[in-house]
Order: sequence, then C-alpha cells, then structure tokens
Amino acid sequence: MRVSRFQKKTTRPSQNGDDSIETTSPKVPLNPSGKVNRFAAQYSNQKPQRKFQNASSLTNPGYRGHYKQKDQNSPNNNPELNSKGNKPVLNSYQQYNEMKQKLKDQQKLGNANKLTMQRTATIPKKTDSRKRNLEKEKERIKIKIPEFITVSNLATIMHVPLNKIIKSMEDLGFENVRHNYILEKDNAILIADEFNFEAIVLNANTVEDIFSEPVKPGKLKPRPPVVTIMGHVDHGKTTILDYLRKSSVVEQEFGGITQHIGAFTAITPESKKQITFLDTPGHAAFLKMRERGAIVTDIVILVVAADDSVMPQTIEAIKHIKKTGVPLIVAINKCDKHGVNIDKVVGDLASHDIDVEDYGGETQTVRVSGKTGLNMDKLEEAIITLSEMLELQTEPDGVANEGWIIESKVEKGVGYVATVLVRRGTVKNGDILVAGNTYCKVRGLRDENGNSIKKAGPSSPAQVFGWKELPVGGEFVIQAKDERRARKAVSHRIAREKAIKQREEVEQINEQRSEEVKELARRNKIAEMKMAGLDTSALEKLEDESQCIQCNYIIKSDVFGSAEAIKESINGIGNEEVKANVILCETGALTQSDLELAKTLNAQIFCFNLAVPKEISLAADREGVAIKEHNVIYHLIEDVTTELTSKLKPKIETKVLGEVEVADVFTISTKTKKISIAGCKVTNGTIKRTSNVRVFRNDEQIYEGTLTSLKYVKEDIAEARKGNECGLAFDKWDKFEAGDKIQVYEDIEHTRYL
Ligand SMILES: Nc1nc2c(ncn2[C@@H]2O[C@H](COP(=O)(O)OP(=O)(O)OP(=O)(O)O)[C@@H](O)[C@H]2O)c(=O)[nH]1
Repeated sequence: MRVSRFQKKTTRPSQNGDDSIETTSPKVPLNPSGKVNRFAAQYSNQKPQRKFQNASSLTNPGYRGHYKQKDQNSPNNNPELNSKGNKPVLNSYQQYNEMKQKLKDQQKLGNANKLTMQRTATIPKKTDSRKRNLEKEKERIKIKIPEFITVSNLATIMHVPLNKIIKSMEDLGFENVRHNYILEKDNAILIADEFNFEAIVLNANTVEDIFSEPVKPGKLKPRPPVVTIMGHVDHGKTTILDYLRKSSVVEQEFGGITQHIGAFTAITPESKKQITFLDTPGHAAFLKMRERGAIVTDIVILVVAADDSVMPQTIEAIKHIKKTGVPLIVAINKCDKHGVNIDKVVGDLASHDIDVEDYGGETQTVRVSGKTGLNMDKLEEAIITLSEMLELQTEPDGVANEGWIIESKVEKGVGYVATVLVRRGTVKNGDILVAGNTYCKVRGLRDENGNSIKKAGPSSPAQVFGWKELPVGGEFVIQAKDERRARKAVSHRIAREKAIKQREEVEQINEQRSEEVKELARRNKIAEMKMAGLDTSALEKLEDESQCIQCNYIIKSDVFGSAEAIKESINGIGNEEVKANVILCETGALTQSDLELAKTLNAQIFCFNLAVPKEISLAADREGVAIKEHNVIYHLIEDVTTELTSKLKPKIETKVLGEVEVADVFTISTKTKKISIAGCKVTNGTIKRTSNVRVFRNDEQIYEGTLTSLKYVKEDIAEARKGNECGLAFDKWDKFEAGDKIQVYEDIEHTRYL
C-alpha cells in the first residue's frame, strides 16, 4: 500500500505531525556560520529545500522571509509595483519604510499644493493634518510579540482571520505562506502595521504571552493518529463511530459509561495500537481550529454507502480533503446489504478523482458494515498502516504541553470541565494550562469512559478539571511554567482583546453614523423631490431595499460546543432582506433575565438539550416570549429557516387576463355628480369588476389602478368577455381618451425560499 495521492501532492504541516507548532522561542539555534541549523529549519514545517530557504530568511538580513528577489540593477525594478503590477513588492523592511515615507512625503506635497490653492478662499488650520496623524497613531493598538512568531499566532493575537493575513502577506510579496510560517520580527512588525497594530518585540523573559517551544528533534517519538469520519447524510458515519466506540469500551477492563466528550480512543484488535477518533468534526470548535489553520486530523475516513454511492456531501468531503491535503481511506459501508453494487461505488469514486487502489491507485478502500461489524478490524488496521507510513511524531515529554479544546461544559459539583486533545507533551495533575482567556491548574483528568486517569499523552483526549472560567471550544492550549505566568498571559490577552473590541466598536459606530447621514440625505432628497412634484419611486425603492428584517435569537445549551455550533450555523442564514441574528449564546439553564432580554429585543429562545424550568415556561407564556426546545441541531436550523422564509416578501408575477380598447368617452349624471365613462370593447380575454388595470396611450402607461364600475349599457355587470362591449369607470381617474388601450391583469404571489 502506498500513501494517498493527496498526501503526496501536498506538504504535511510538520514532520512530527504537529499542526499546532506555533512560534519558535527567540533563541533560535544557530550553527557556527550564523545560519539556522537543520533543527531550526524544522520550525518552518516545509519541504527540505523550502525549510532551508525559510531558515536562511530568519538570519540573513539581506533576505527577509519569502519576499520576491529582485534584480536591483534592472530598469524595471520599481519598488512600487509587484509582479502583478499593482502592489509593492519589497525586499526588506527598510525598503518598506522608505516607500511609506515616500508616500507620506508625496501626500504632504499634495496637501501643500491643495492648501496653496485654497489659500485665497479659506485660511486652513495648520494643525489639522498633524492632528489627524496623531489620531491615526492613537488608533493603533500595541501588541507585544516574541522575536519569532508564526502567522497563525500573529492572527490570533490581532483577532484577524488567518486567510486575511495570508492574503495581505501575498499582496506584500510573500510567497507560499502557510499558517505555520515563521515570521521574524521585522516582517511581523510590517504585517501588524498593515492591520494598524504597533508590534513591540520583546524577548522570551519579558513577553507577556505564552508561545510554543521549538521542536526538540531528540525527543520526538511516534504518536497515535487522530482520525475524522466524513461522508454523505445517512451513509453510516454515526453507526461506524458507535461500533468503534462500543468495541473500545468492551476492551476496557473497568469500562464505565461512555461519555460524549467530542473524541474517543480505540485500541486496534490485532496490532493493539491506539487510534483517536474525533466524533464531531463539523462542530464549531473544529471550525475555529480550521480558521486558525490547524489541521488536527491526520487521516480522514470517507464513508460511502454501498447502496447509494457517491452523493453531494461525499463530493463536498472530497473537495475538503483535497484542499487540506489530509490522507484518506475510503470505507464502503453497508456491505452487509444484499445486491449492493460495490464496483459502481469504486467507479464513481474514481470518476471523482480518488485514485482507488482497486484501479491501481494509492487510496485504500475497505468494504465494511458498521451495523454487523464486517471488516471493521480491517479498517482500523488500515488506519494504523497509513499512520505508520506518515511517521506521525511529537515530543511526549520534555516540552511544554500543547493541545486543543474540543468540548467544554459546566458539570455539577465539578465546575468547568474541558476536553483537551493533547498534541504535545503529557498533561498531568498539577500542570498549569492556558487556553484563550482562561487557565487551569489541573485538578483531575478523566477519559471518555468516565475513568479517572493520571495523565494524558499525545493524541489522547482527556477531560480536564480545574479551569477558572469555561474555556472556549477550538482554543489552543499551552502549558505555563507557573500560575503567575498563566495569570499574566490571561490578563494580557484580555487587555489586548478589549483594546481590539473597542477599536471594532468605534469603527462600527462610525460606520453606523455615516450610514445615518446617508439615510438622512436620502430622505431629505425624497422630500425635496416630492415637493417639486418629481418621481421619487427609484429612491424609495432603494430605501425599501436597505431595510433588512432581523430575527433575533437567544441560544441556551447544555454544552458550550453545541451553543457555539448553533450560533455559527444560524448566524449565516438569511439574505439582504431577512437575517438571523444571535444576540446571546450561552451554556446553562434558562433564567428570568434571559426572558427579559428576549422580550426587550423581540427575540425567540432556543433551548438545546436543556429542560425549561416550569416557572420560566409560565413566565414566558405571560410575557409572550417564544421558547423552543430542540435536541437535533439540524431541526433547529430548519426551524430558523422556516421562520426567516415566512418573512420574505413574496415574488409577484403579473398575469395579463384580458385587453380592452376605449372606443368612446361619454358622461353620465348621478344624483350628486357627473361621471366620465370609457365606452370599451373587450379585444382579448375577460375583464372583471374587481380587475387591476393599466391604461396605455401610444404604448406608454398613463394609469395603473382599479375599476369603480363595470357596466353594460346602464346595468352593472360582474365581467365582460372577448367581443363584448362595456362601460368602465376608474378609481379617482378620468383622463382616458378614445383609442387608449387597457390591460387587465392579476398579481399572483409566489412564496420565496432562502
Ligand atoms: N444495513 C446497514 N445499515 C446501516 C449500516 N450503517 C448504517 N446503517 C443504517 O443507515 C442509517 C443511517 O446511519 P447513520 O449512522 O445514522 O448515518 P450518518 O451518516 O451518521 O447520518 P447523519 O448523522 O444523518 O449524517 C441508519 O438507519 C443505520 O442503521 C450498515 O453497515 N448496514
């Protein structure tokens, strides 16, 4: 068996399989020539040549990172244009600063010219531009970074999505950037500057945050694989996972009750090796990890049902697998069923660019049944074989522990509990761990069977007790030397986050204010135009379009992971007309204050896997607050979609029912007034007394409205058909003339869907 094509084509994040490798310590080991040695080169987690290139970029002041090299003598070497001809490509930070200064000077010059031109009209305040510059400086948030930092760590610090940073780096001339690309300080400062942050470089002892240690090659040992199962709905993912989980519980001598902790381990029946399965990979925590560029999965099992073959979500999964480059094994499930056509499945997979081993390719296919257990042992052994080929390694000890938060919840009598998937080191009682804005002195560890354990090594999931606050799923976990360092890191992170939030709020307020100004201007314009008797429909339409209905929701859930997953799923639903908006997303029981919030903001409450206390339910009835209970995320999302859909304006289809021509105009007198009547002939279809009508003269519409009377001679009639004559009077309009054409129509409403 060979390694999957996907794996061959793409560079694995690191040799030791540790995607979470973050920054190096400032003490990058140098060889006698002053260059980073091979060991340091591993920080970059790239192919050997690439590693060396990266490594040299760490020390060689003339060559920073992956900036494109340029021929300095070339007449085309214009530092203001890159290869695409639109953005600067810079060879050094110094060059970047020079260019910035040049732009500033040009700006100043431009301003000076403008001022000279304006001088005759107004006397400008000399301090204006200085003030503006000062204000701009004030907006910049200071962040403290170590001398070397990975792109993903910089993204986390600045609260900027990883892909935005990578995009900006590419615009600056960096090439082949990945999440674990190590930036040396000048480049980190430059990138931070792009996002309006002032990066201050500190050394290891003064930096307030905690970052990963460099890889220690001498301490690398093999580690178990971490596996995810993907596939189309109903193809048997859960059944396969349940089978593996149950069989692993039976293996346990003192097996307790299996708990859902987001991951579990299984020992293979033959080789007795450990595999860790992640059982909720669509979960918000995993989305967050992915957003940070961390690929926690080493191998993906793609489940395809033998009786259904490749379906839309199978194709989605294949796309995802190819994008991430994670090696793959195909499990053709439901092979216990009679009459299934396995050859068709294999053919379909091949036609979707999976190089199945059946056709001489490199991707293993295993025929299984999650229901009967058929070949499940073979599937597990296939995982082990592939993982051995991948040479997954990490340091089980001798480094600060690292991992990821998979799940978190509040447990009665225990407090905050989080499932940590250990990636590096071994977590034990008394260790100090930092995750996001909280830390913990480990008070206890539990495995997925509820058994108390003393330690959890690489690739193991463990429930960890002792957190000061509930950690958020998807956060990176790192060990601190002591509690003081952990507290310092957390308070530093909180302060940094607060500053970023404040800046975002200011930006939001400014945006809102400028929208308000625009809105006011539009309304004034409409009023002005109306007074002048002009047509304002286009402007009013714009106004209508700008009004988006927001449906507010409060999510309460038993575990943080579910609450976050629901929030992520719901917040994306809607369009420019109607949108779902989660205003609160929390774990724990529904309270009176939640009800009050729902009432104030006209929100609906969703309780996920939570019972609603009776008194709260009664209070909600009294207050008119809707509470809905769910325990399947999919149903909850459906519920929201249905509500949003009901708020969409229907699509109006206009159907022409008949055509009438005005032959003559005459006047009749009633007791109170004279009425103009259009004497008409129906040329097509039927006209009804209740019809909507449009009147055209020389193909131009001159009236749209309804009828007030439909007569035949003096008699009121309900309808007139083709060839009939009739007299029409219109609602508050009598400007018709002989020869006008009348179109009779009806509007048919069609429900729209999101
Ligand atoms: N005969 C047979 N039925 C199976 C097998 N695996 C799963 N099923 C059945 O297929 C149906 C769907 O199985 P699930 O495990 O819920 O599928 P899933 O992929 O997890 O579905 P979603 O969670 O909805 O995406 C259930 O009725 C299972 O009993 C199998 O190997 N053989």
